[in-house]
Amino acid sequence: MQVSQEDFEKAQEQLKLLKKDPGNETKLKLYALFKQATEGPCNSPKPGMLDFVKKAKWDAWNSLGNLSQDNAKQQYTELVSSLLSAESSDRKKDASPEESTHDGYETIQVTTKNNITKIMFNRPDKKNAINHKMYREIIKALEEAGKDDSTIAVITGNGDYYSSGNDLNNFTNVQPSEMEKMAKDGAVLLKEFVGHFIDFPKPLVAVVNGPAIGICVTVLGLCDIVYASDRATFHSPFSQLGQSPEGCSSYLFPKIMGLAKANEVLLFNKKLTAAEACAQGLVTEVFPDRTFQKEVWARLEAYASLPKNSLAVSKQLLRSMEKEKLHAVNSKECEVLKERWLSDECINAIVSFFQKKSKL
Ligand SMILES: CCCCC/C=C/CC(=O)SCCNC(=O)CCNC(=O)[C@H](O)C(C)(C)COP(=O)(O)OP(=O)(O)OC[C@H]1O[C@@H](n2cnc3c(N)ncnc32)[C@H](O)[C@@H]1OP(=O)(O)O
Repeated sequence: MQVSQEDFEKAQEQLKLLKKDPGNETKLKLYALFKQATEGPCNSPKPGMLDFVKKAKWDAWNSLGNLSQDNAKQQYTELVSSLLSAESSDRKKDASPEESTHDGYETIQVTTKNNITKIMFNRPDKKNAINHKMYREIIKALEEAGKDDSTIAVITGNGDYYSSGNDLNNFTNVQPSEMEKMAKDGAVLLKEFVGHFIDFPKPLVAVVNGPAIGICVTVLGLCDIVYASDRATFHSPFSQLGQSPEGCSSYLFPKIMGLAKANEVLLFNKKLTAAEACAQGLVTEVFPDRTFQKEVWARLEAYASLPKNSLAVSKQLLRSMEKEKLHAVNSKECEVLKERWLSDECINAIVSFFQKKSKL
């Protein structure tokens, strides 16, 4: 399709809008096409060897030979249009924020992009079991995410599991004389960990990508939204492990699910499917695994573009009604657990896990 004189003139005006220098080669090409379009083939005498600029321009024009003026106009117009669209897509790329990775973590990966700080459990070969280092890193990441510029924070898992809960190695290699100290230190760490979920100052979303066990199920009650893949399951096998509920679940699960349903989950180890957990109010929405990541992240990016301060004050208002109670529940649960960890029931359950007798 031939370009009109009007299009050709418009292209000359548009060329002036280019922000970036397109480079000498392109400038020579534009010059040559413009001369060919407006004057026809190059008939002027060749400049001297030492007149570099004039000679380069002459060479470029002359190289077009007998290209018709209409074709030259067309190529000129197309070249200008391609330069403008390349510049505009570069500008869009620059405008879309890059993901920034937070340094200093080993067991989790923390990144920020599009106003969302993502805290990802990152021990996929251990089903994202939470060891002592990981508890501390999650605490640090929550502290940082609470203060950074992000609008919301997200917790998720890398690999096929969301998390298999407490790393049972946390209870191994302890000399009998050190057992009490291990239990006391464990209770202090757990209380601090859960406390950071209670106090988190902005919306906290759990993106449950696969099965979830133990502590990472119970703290879901402290998250503001829980999105789950239909592959996810929710299991808190406390009595099976000789332990007792934590993460404020002894208070929040009955509130969320009703006592009858919470009892099955917390006393009798009932494993919930994602659909059941959603029906019982623990999960906000379930997505097909095939489209889970795409659908959830699109949704979260839209949420994260809402006014940040409004979201934070609203979250804090909702939480403030229960905060004191939640901290009291957390303290009580940790006290009870401290005793449980010293019980034969608990020790035997852990020993049998490592003897591969009691895979859940
Ligand atoms: C500070 C202390 C605070 C304490 C707070 C208390 C919290 C309570 C809880 O969280 S209770 C829940 C504890 N979790 C469990 O009991 C789960 C135990 N794990 C399993 O039952 C299974 O591993 C499984 C069902 C998660 C997965 O089974 P699968 O057969 O698919 O895979 P493997 O068993 O071969 O697992 C792969 C490797 O990962 C190791 N691993 C998985 N989970 C844990 C875990 N929770 N603790 C320690 N190690 C775990 C497993 O041992 C394999 O390791 P290997 O490859 O080295 O053999």
